[in-house]
Order: sequence, then C-alpha cells, then structure tokens
Amino acid sequence: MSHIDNTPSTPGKFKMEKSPYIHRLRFHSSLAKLTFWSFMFLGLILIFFFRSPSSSSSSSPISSDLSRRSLRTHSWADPVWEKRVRSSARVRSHNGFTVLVTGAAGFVGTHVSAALKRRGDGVLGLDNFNDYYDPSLKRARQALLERSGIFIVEGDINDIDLLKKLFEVVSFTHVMHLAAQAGVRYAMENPSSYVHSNIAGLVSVLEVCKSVNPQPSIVWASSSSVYGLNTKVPFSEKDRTDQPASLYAATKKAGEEIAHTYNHIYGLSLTGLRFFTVYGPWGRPDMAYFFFTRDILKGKSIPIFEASNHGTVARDFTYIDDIVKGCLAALDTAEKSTGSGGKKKGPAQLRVFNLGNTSPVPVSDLVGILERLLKVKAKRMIMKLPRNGDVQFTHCEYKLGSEGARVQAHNRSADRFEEICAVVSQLLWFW
Ligand SMILES: O=C(O)[C@H]1O[C@H](OP(=O)(O)OP(=O)(O)OC[C@H]2O[C@@H](n3ccc(=O)[nH]c3=O)[C@H](O)[C@@H]2O)[C@H](O)[C@@H](O)[C@@H]1O
Repeated sequence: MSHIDNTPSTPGKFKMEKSPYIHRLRFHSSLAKLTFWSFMFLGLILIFFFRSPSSSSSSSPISSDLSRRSLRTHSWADPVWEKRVRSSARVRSHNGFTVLVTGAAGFVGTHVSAALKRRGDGVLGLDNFNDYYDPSLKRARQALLERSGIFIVEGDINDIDLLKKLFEVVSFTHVMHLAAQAGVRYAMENPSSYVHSNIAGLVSVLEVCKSVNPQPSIVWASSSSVYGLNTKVPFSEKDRTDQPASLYAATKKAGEEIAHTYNHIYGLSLTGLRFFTVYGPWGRPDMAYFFFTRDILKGKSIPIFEASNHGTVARDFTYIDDIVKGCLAALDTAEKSTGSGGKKKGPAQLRVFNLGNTSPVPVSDLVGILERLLKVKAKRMIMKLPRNGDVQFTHCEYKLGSEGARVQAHNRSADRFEEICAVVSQLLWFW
C-alpha cells in the first residue's frame, strides 16, 4: 500500500509471525505457569480489595473514583513517558501542526495519524483499546504507528486529568477527535457505551480544549447516519438531521449540537466530518464487507437486507484514502480558535462537511463483487431490513465550488471499491 510507508498493507503480516505449531509446544508448560500466576493474581486482588480505602466508602462519586483509578495507573510522573509524548508530538516540517489524535488505534485514526506524520506534523495518539472488536487488531495498528515514531497513550477521553496532562506536556495546535463508539446496530446491545464515548467523551475533550491557552482547532468525526430517515437524495449538509434511526446516529447528532455550543460560548474552532461507510485496509471487523467475506469463505449464509417492496439497500461506501485526504484538508483549512483559557474573544469557525464517495452501491452488488473476487458463490439470505438502526440508503451530495470544495475535493478521486476483497481476505487471520 502506498498510503502507509514502510509498513505491510495488512495486519496479517504481524500475525503470521506467531506460528500455531509453536503455540502447541508451549502449551503444557504454559498451563502450569498459568495456574501458578492465576493463584498469585487472585491473592493480589484479595489483598488489594481488603486494603483499598475505596472498598469501605461506597458513597464516593463514580467520576472521582474513575479519576483516582486513572491516577493510579498512569505513569505521569515518569520522565520517560513525558519524553515519549514530546518526541512523538515533535514537528518535523516547516509550519507543521502538533496534533492530538484520539482513537489513534482505530481504523480511521491509524490512517490519519500515519498520513500526518508522513508529511512532518507532530502526532500523539490517544486510545483506550476497548474490546468492541478484537483489540489485537488495535495493537497491530499501534505497532504499525510505533514504527513511524507515533506514540499512542493508553487512556480514555473521559479522563480529564489525563487530557489536561497531555496539554501540559505538549501545546497541541489541533485535535483530530476520532475516538468514538462506532457501529449502528450494536447500539441496541450496549446503549451506554455510545453515551459514554460519543457524548460524555466529546464533552470532556471540548472542556479541556476550551480551557487551555492557546486553544487548539478541532476536527472531529460525525457520521452520515445523522441524515436518518431522510428520503431526499443526495444528502446535503443543509438537509434536516432531526430524524435519527439509531441511538448511534442520535449521539452523533448530539455531538454536532454540542460542537455548536462550545463554538458559541468559548470560541472553539470546530469542524465535524460526516463519514459515509468507510472501508479499506486495517478496517473494522464489525462492518458488513468484512464479515461477509469471512462468511462467504466459510460457506455460511450472508444476510442481505432489503427494504419493503423489495427495495434496494445501498451505501455510499467511501475508500479510506479519500477520508484521510478530507481529514487533512479539514485540518489545513481550520481557522484558529478565538478564545483562551475558557474565555471567548470573538466568533470562531464552525463547519460540518460530508465525506462520501457520492455514488451509492447496493449491498447485493457488494456481495456480487466479493463473490467474483473470492471465486466463491455466496449463500444469499435475503432478509427484511431490521428495525435496529439501519437506514435504507446513504448518498453523499457532491458540490463543486462550494465552501467545502477543498475539504471534499478528493471525494471522487478513488474508485477502489473492488480492493475490499483483496484486503479483507488477507485480514482473515483473525478467524
Ligand atoms: O456511514 C456511517 O455513518 C456509518 O457507516 C457504517 O455503518 P453501515 O453503513 O451500517 O455499515 P455496515 O455495517 O458495514 O453495513 C453496510 C451495509 O450492509 C447492510 N447489511 C449489514 C449487515 C448485514 O448482516 N446485512 C446487510 O445487508 C447494511 O444495511 C448496510 O446497508 C459504520 O459501521 C458506522 O460506524 C458509520 O458511522
């Protein structure tokens, strides 16, 4: 892949180094060690539980407990940690930015971080490595970024003390806020994770950004899902976004309103990017193109959704390189925040842009492409579109010469839909 220099195009190359044969040889001695360390670990937990002051005071607020826990686990006093943070954020080009990338071990975060670093910006990552999907993929992305000198601090965006500390160590000019709870359908299973990351987490990032001096400019990930049940196509930023079809979409819509508030009160420069179903190398295994490929190869049936009256379900699938270009262009065109130390000094920039490919593809066509490239016939199981947050279609509007032209200029540059298969089939080591 050209877009991540000196690195393999798929995480498969990392995993290949671990041979299953070696695992078998190590298994018996590992079992004894495992039993020993399990007892040790259990003992330590019991000691900690009985000695911990918090075990006797159940009335303490959750937030302060979280913050105490984070203070215990971070090695902030450690000069080596600070050195790594500074070195990762060091700018290497004339007029380069110093960017804090939240969600840096995520799919989009990894690509954006690598692209920024490549052009000489200073980049520091932040990620909580949660287990929404296999964290080993996030660790593999982390290893990839480490090779290009990017350090990912392990922590949660809700940890205000950690965020403040990061701003104490580095005066970030920009924040690329990509940390979020993604996935439309999972919101039915774990609604609070969406509130925690997409609402509370965003507020905590903005709280810290508004208080520091100088305030950074912020670019953050919204979603095409904010268009919800709209039937007017293509989707324009001017269209209504008050009919979300999922809690995920509702939290992203809430994020856009929260952005408005922080821009209005504190003069923060804020740009929200509505991503349209992003795909590509190092992608997320919870997305349809990913598990369709896996299941076709396993001979399992593929649930293909259709709307009522056999209506086509389609997505404006957008290749990751286009999204990266849009993110960088949004950073490049972001004006400075106008406030400082929590005080607004004048009006600041507030923008929302679509980042989509502008040509929707029916899901059944996607399966057709996978079949052709995998040379395996899929067992198609046509199902009614479930009422769990999915919308029938997404379609990004393309506007030449508009205010957002520079940010969106690359939307149509790539037609790499067929790369899905090649990339995903190499990622199948996860299963
Ligand atoms: O653009 C967006 O805003 C959203 O795009 C994706 O959400 P989605 O478009 O639902 O992506 P997939 O889960 O990969 O689904 C792609 C298509 O396959 C369809 N699908 C999904 C699952 C399935 O079993 N069968 C099926 O036909 C969906 O209805 C959808 O049309 C991401 O997962 C969201 O995090 C993101 O915010």
